[in-house]
Amino acid sequence: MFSFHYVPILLSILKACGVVFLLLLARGVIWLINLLIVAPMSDPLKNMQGPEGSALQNHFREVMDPSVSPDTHENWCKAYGKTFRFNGFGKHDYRLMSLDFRVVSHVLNSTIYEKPWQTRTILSKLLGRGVFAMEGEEHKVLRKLIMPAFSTQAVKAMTPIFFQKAEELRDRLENMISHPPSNSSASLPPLPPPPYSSPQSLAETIIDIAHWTSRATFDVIGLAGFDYQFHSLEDDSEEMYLAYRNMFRVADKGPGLKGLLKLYFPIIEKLFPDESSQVTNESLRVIYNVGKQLVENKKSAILAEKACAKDIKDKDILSLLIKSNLSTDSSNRLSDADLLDQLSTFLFAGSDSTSLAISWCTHLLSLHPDIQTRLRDELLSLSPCASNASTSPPNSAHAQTDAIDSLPFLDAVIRETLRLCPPVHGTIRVATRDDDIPISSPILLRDGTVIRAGETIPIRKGSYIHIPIEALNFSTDIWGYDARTFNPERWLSLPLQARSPAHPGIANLMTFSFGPHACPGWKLSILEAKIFLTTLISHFIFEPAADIQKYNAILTRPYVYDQFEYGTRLPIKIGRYAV
Ligand code: HEM
Repeated sequence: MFSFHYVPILLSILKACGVVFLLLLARGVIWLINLLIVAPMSDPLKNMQGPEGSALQNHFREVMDPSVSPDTHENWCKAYGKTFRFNGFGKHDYRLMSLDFRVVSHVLNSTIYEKPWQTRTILSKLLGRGVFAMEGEEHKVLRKLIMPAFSTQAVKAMTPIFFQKAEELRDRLENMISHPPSNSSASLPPLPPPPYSSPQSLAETIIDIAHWTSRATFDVIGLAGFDYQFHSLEDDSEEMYLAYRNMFRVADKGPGLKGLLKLYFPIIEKLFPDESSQVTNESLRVIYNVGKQLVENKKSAILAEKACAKDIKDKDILSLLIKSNLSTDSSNRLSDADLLDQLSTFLFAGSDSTSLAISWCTHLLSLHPDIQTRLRDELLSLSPCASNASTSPPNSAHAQTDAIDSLPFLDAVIRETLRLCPPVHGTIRVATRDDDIPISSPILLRDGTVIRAGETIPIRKGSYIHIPIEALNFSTDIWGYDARTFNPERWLSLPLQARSPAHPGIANLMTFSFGPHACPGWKLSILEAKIFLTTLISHFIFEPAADIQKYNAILTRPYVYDQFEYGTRLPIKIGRYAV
């Protein structure tokens, strides 16, 4: 029964709620005013030159979409100099971008700059809290732990696996040429014609090369990194591979507005789970279950070795991680959960980007038949067993690896591909405190002040800095007037500005970044790509089958022009090479 005695209590509660609401509202308004008006007014980046935009206009597409980003970067550099600002989520969100190596080196090498929490959260959701998502001391400890798995010697020891999987891929493609897949593309629209087609086509079978290299490199990292056979090249339904592909099919569509809101308010995901979170969760369940099994098996094997008082000799990534998992030194010990997160990270990092490098390379070679022929001539000058090294005795396989590794034109073709089609389009850092960044290329500020070479620009804590990997690879100052052209020849007499110390990038490229977060897998990728291309180019001819475009989601992947909804694909014509 309602009693009127409660009315004053209810009124007081309502009043208190009203006050709390008003206080929260006032706080929200003050926060917004600070974010949109006060903070930008005192941001040192305000005085830098850069493109204009309306209050809520961002420049993300101009900066990150590979169909427009090369022009954007070139035009902005011409208009504002090598270091400028652009709009993040609106006019209030000034971000710094630079093509000045002094700036880039300062940012990538200094501990003041970290990967933003947003990037780390997105990566952690897909891959767990692996080395990608770590900063500070824990990152340093883990890097030290894994680096022996990427030494020149360790990578060379992996080459029998590269040969084995390259030959399996070759046989699979051979099989498809002999028995072309009948109606695998029946549900797909016709392919838009490529910009170039051969007058006398020698290759007739159309296959999605990106699909097959992706399976092959997944198998490679399974064996080389974890001593585990996924068999995804032979088994179309391999569950771990499919789980990865499904997860990235969803992630490649980009976060969208809901994804961004979920990032800032994770509760939304719990209250309104959508298809993307269901696919991701299901994929993660499979990856973790298989990963757990893999770790348990390896751990038992290592414990058995230890019981026989043997030292753990294996230098594959998983053995090194398990060694640390079993360590008695608590500062070096990885928990079981951490170990699984690392495993997931390396499966992704180790397979997808290398697969893209190989796929982009076949694509570029298909568009440049003269370069393809020159490369094939160089490869065929090797002894015939170079492309059958997996069945050769170990010493001769190592000799073949050395022979392949020292082929100048092959090296040039791969580096040129990595320069023109960097799988990672750009990276981003946030300043964790106020700083002054030295520059080497002068800048004119909006108020007319000139900052000269050797002087610094101030940057405020919390500012974002975009490192445009692709733009640095396309810079005409470094690579000359034909920087956007596929010209492997340039690597045979590298311009001075592209050589160390003028160019600080690993392998004279920005593709693998540099500094404490640089890619540890670069040697592995380059050698793996060389062995795959040796095997493929000496057996097949590649011709273009469709108009292929780049799309940058987490990595820069190939898509058929205007057919983005059908997912990443690189259909290519393939035929047997007849001597
Ligand atoms: C063509 C092949 C590859 C490319 C282009 C590439 C590119 C990159 C880039 C640009 C970064 C730095 C990202 C950033 O700072 O935001 C990176 C980091 C990383 N890469 Fe690679 N990568 C390749 C292959 C590999 C391979 C084969 C592995 C391992 C087997 C690997 C493992 C990693 C890891 C673990 C990191 C994080 C390092 C850290 O944060 O300390 N990558 N990679």
